[in-house]
Amino acid sequence: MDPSPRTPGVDSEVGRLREVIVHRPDLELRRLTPANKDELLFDELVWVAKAQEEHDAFVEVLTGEGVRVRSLHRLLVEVLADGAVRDEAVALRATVDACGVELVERVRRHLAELERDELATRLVGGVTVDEVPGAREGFVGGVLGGTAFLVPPLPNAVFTRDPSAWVGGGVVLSPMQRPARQDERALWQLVYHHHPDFAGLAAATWYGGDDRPGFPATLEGGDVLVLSDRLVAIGLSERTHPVAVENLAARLFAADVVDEVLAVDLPKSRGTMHLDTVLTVVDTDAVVLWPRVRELATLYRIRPAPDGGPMRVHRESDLDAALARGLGVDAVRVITTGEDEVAADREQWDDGNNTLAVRPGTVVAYERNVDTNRRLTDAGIEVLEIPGSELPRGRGGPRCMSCPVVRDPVR
Ligand SMILES: NC(=[NH2+])NCCC[C@H](N)C(=O)O
Repeated sequence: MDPSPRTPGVDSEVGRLREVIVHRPDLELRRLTPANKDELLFDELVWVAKAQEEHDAFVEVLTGEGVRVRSLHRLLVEVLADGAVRDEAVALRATVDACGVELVERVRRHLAELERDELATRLVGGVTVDEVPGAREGFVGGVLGGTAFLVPPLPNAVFTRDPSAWVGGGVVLSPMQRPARQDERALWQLVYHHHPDFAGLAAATWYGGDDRPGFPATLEGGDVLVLSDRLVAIGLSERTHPVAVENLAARLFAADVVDEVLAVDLPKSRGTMHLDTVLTVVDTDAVVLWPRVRELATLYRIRPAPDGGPMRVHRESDLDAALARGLGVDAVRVITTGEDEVAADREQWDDGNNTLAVRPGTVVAYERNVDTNRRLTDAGIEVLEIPGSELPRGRGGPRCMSCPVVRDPVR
């Protein structure tokens, strides 16, 4: 028996990281083509073997720090040992809407016959017409052609932060805004509902625990920053809607998880698609920030009403002050991206702000963001650099590629 049973939970961005879930990119990235990459949310095609090497280097850094790194693929393989879970998994990825009435059963049978490891690969990597024997002969397969997807791939699965974000002892499962990512949540649900390591989590699923698509109240984990055990910041981005923030805040207040939600209204653009593309916490009192956020963002402080009436909402203008309050410090140290406006914009685009803290004052960052990393180092932050030539082509850095499940408390 494990002598020290772990308690899943995340109540800061920087407490010593004990356990994290990642996904090593695989078949799903081999599906990208010039024709489909935009819809699949990649800016370029990816050299997959290189991306895997880079991801392996990321995992090695985390393991070297003593973090238990778990793979989404392995967790899926484990839950697929149960025949009923296999059926559920197959049915949720091979749907009548994606395959058509004539093919759906054939696609399901094809998946059901695969061994578990291959099935897990296909659940994320998808299935084409030509991969299902005989599928080309029917109407749908004939019209769409051999390379069309009967099960769409999920190339953004590498960004494990977005479908699943922990707040306190529970989780936010994201009804995601982009069609290309909407099936990711269901795979996480399979793991969280059926894996013994996550038993009891259903009661602490703060958002997205059902299978409603959520529109327009979508919310993505990259927008959720746990500043302290009593305050969570949430981006209002191109992906996260104010209704979602209000509904999540109500749930977090009702369950007494936090006392405040700080909503950060961001420009709605790809470059700032989530709050963690412009801001991450690097120490108990320090953040790395794309400086333009200070002028561009509008802040809303949301708190429960003392008498259980409507929530209290106040606008505020000073981001640094709000962050200091969030982190529970008198003043926040702000390290900005890049040396000047151009460098800041370039390195923000390449995820210079998207760091992952493994403990207070030590972060994982892409080596390409030379200026930002130097500024972090000058400020006394230890930067563990990882290669990032291929991985950033989907616009995501170390924080996006990680779903922390256990962090030590910071104080
Ligand atoms: N937490 C993040 N910033 N995630 C970045 C996700 C990038 C991904 N290609 C998308 O568009 O959804």
